[in-house]
Amino acid sequence: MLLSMPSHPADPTLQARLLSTLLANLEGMVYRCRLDAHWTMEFVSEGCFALTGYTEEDLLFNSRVSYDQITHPDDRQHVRDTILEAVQNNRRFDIEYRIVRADGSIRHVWERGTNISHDTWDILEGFIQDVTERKQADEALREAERRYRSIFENAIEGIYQSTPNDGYLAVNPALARMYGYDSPQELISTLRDIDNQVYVDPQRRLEFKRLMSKHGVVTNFESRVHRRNGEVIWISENARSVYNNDGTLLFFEGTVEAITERKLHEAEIQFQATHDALTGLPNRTLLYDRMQQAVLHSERYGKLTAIAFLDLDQFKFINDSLGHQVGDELLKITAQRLTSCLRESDTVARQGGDEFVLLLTDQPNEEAITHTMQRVLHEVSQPWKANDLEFQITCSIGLTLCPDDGRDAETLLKNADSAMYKAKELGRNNFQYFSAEMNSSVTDRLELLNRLRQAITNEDFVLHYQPKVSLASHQIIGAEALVRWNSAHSGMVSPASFIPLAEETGLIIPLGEWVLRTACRQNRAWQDAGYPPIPISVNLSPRQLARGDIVEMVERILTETGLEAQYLELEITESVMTTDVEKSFALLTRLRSLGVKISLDDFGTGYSSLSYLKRFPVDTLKIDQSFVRDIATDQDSAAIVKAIISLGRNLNLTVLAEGIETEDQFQFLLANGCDEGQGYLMSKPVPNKNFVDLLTQ
Ligand SMILES: Nc1nc2c(ncn2[C@@H]2O[C@H](COP(=O)(O)O[C@H]3[C@@H](O)[C@H](n4cnc5c(=O)[nH]c(N)nc54)O[C@@H]3COP(=O)(O)O)[C@@H](O)[C@H]2O)c(=O)[nH]1
Repeated sequence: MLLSMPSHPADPTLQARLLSTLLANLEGMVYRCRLDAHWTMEFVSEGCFALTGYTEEDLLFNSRVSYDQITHPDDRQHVRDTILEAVQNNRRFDIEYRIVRADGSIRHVWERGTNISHDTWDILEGFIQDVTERKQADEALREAERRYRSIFENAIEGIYQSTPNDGYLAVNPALARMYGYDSPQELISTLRDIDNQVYVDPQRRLEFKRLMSKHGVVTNFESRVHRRNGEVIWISENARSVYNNDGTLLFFEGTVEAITERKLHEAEIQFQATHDALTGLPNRTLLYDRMQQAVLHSERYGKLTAIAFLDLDQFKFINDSLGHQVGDELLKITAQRLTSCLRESDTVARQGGDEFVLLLTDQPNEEAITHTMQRVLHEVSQPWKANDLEFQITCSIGLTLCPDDGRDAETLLKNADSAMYKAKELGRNNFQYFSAEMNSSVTDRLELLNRLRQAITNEDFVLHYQPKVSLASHQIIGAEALVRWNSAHSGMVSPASFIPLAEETGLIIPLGEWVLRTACRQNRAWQDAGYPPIPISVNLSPRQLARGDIVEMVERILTETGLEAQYLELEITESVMTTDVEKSFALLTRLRSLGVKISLDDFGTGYSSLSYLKRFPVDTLKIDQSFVRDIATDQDSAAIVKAIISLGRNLNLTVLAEGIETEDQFQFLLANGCDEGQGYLMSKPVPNKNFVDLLTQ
């Protein structure tokens, strides 16, 4: 700038003016002082006042104050030592220290000077500048650095700088700990290949780098990484790319949060949302999902998928009579058995209650499915133990095939459900493939259920009575009450077509009570009319027995109708006895103590243990009609009938054969010592008015 001035720079006037301008405008003070105890000032520039708060006159020759006094007392010695040392070594000095201004405020100054030889004194010349702002800025910067370092060192989250190829540039202790290293240095020196050493799935690292190069940033990027000891943990990263001025990538920097616990928790919640709590099997939600995938797979690759809808036979009875704990145990065992029958790639799901669904994918043909279903039936029907007792349960299965029977989960399940009902109708413990006609039978069933409900409300039922006779004397010694539905829609409906439905739906409870009351009332009416007193038999369904209040109900009805207990016989099926022996024993004992008789119906078809039978409070064994039907033609049936008669004798029980239709059967039974009989040969079940005719004969 000086060179561009128009006047010659050597001009002394110009030089003096320039110097004066310079001195006046300098931010700081130019000085000349003696090297004495006061730093006696011989010259100070105009900046003196701005720097110290003292005027030039105040300071020159220590007239009001010396520069030594202005120097902060704590820094005086240091200033002196530094300057003297520089002077001795003939060097320039350069020093920072504090001064106390006229107003008492403390400022940081920077001084640079040099020793000028003089005849009388050593003279110093130099420049002093207020650097308080810069010092404060430096201090603030240092403080910020300290703070950031502390955050970096003490953060709970991992913090890192890394490059796409060279590993980590810097990591904090938290990241080292997270990854299982003793120190950041150890981590940095060990993990030189992040792609392969850190990420469990290398694709995830590629995705990280792809996002970084596309967006320059990733947020909540979740991955699984290896710890030093091989353990795998989940992390979530937030990171950004850092570039230099010409846009070259310098490094990535980011934070890492360990989220394994959260992931496990999420997985747990996800599991609970998609699995059944009792059995641990996939629930309906997951099943639908898998079914949808299976349908797509079937359609795309032309593969056969089978859906099996499985319902446990008589589960409700077991649950009601043995208690929910045993019921739950049975469901768990069933879940395990079903799983053991299928491949890993198949699905066993619990649909709810005692219903399970099996999803079999990639089936080669129907034969393979049939084979699997046979195994399922076999496995489910294996005996199991609860409360030290052995039980057995079977199941009914409906099957649909995709794509033949449906191309969506709902249709396939609905059709499998229809097929399952068909399996139930066909006597349970079997499986049925869906056919189009089955849907109409489901609709029929629903319609029947509605009408049955209505009939129970309206009491649209009548009882027919079938005589029981003494085989030796041909005398009527009792009667069995059998219900008929007098339907306006279909005429007289056989119980075979509505009792199973009533049992399944619980309608048997009100219906059974009506039958018991009507039968007792009728028997009392016969006695009141002067007919010889006989016991009347009433069938009790397992569902009624499981209710728990059956004894009270029988007692109440006997009181209501005025029938003496000895004229009521309750027929229970053999299966009741085998389900929960102790409970059945207690129940029958209480019923027996009322004075009513107990008869074991359909005897020979169940699995009664003979030792139980001996203890049981039973009066009569009713030989099932399936054996009686074949006694003349089938040696096995004849042998069974003989064995039952002999068993009854030995246990002091009355033996009655049901379903006697021919004279041959009658004679066989008589000859083999059977006490009583019942069957079309003597009479079909008949309405009351016909039955009294039989009584008078
Ligand atoms: N829980 C209740 N169950 C009941 C009640 N009423 C009937 N039932 C049960 O329904 C099933 C069918 O009964 P039904 O059509 O009345 O058949 C009974 C007889 O008619 C029939 N029987 C009698 N003798 C012969 C014969 O010589 N041949 C032949 N083919 N059938 C004959 O047997 C049925 C009686 O069976 P059972 O009860 O085992 O003695 C049936 O299971 C009834 O139990 C009811 O009120 N409650």
